Amino acid sequence: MGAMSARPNPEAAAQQAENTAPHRAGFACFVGRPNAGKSTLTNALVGQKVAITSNRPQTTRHTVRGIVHRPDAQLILVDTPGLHKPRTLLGERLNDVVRTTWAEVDVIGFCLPADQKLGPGDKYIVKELAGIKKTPKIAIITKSDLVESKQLAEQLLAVSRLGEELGFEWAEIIPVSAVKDDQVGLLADLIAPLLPESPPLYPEGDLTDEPEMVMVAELIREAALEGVRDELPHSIAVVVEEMLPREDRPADKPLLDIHANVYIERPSQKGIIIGPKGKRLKEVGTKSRKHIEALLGTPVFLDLHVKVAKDWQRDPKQLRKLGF
Ligand SMILES: Nc1nc2c(ncn2[C@@H]2O[C@H](COP(=O)(O)OP(=O)(O)OP(=O)(O)O)[C@@H](O)[C@H]2O)c(=O)[nH]1
Repeated sequence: MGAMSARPNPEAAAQQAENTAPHRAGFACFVGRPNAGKSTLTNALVGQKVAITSNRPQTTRHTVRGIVHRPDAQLILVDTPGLHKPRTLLGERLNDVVRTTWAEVDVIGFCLPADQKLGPGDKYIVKELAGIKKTPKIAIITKSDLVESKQLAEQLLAVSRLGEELGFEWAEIIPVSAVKDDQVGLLADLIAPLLPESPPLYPEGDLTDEPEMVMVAELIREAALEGVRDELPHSIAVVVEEMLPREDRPADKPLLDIHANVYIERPSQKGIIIGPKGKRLKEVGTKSRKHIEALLGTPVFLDLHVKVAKDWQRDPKQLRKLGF
């Protein structure tokens, strides 16, 4: 002790602490109402675009993981879809996925946007969280850049009270701005000690273990939904049938052939997706191809087909086929 406090060099002390502290590794997930900023926060923590973000709710349907590698800890982020009142079989399945994820992680981060009143949707989620007793829960006030400090303070108080009302205490309460990169590093600092002692679970360099085909499908789905969400909010599913390098290409000019089907529920929706003279579908193809090329780092030929999967949201067999 005496030797430590006499040490004049704080850097060396930090070094020593780093050497003696056990390495930790584990899983965390962010939950919260749609549009709360979960995907953006995941991306900010990981430092690269891995989850799909958009300015509209419920684009994250699949569980996408980002991995934060630090000297002292490895944090694996599981990005879940938003929990919502189920109206269809698909909705119920999604909620099951969410709850299963919650029960399996080491830390849960509840995301509440600073600029939105704490509402019934948030209470519904936190009530569910209160039932998961063993897992530490952090309240994260997102988008702190959008409000003045007074409003931020009120939000911090409101979420703290909600915990009290429901009979549990948040392990931490912290405001962040993923967009302004404010307190994002601190959030990782707070999560790390809550993880179990463990060597790294993934090799360094892995940013995500989401299968590429699922991520590609998500990128296409995101592009296909753009501008038509009000007409087709939950009626689009995308399945990548095949991803193959084109044969007979020179080594320095590779091309990846991707065949994907865009499923809609009713024949009448075909026109909305395809657009006049196929213009819209072409735009969807161009846009998603650019994102896919950025993701995979290789030129892509994208072949898109629109197919009708009648009432797939309500048919368990169709749901399984589409991977739910
Ligand atoms: N100003 C500001 N905007 C943010 C911040 N974080 C997210 N946003 C915006 O909020 C919107 C929703 O963010 P997402 O990360 O897609 O939210 P989400 O919770 O993952 O949404 P779902 O996938 O629908 O559940 C996007 O338009 C983001 O750009 C932030 O820190 N500041």
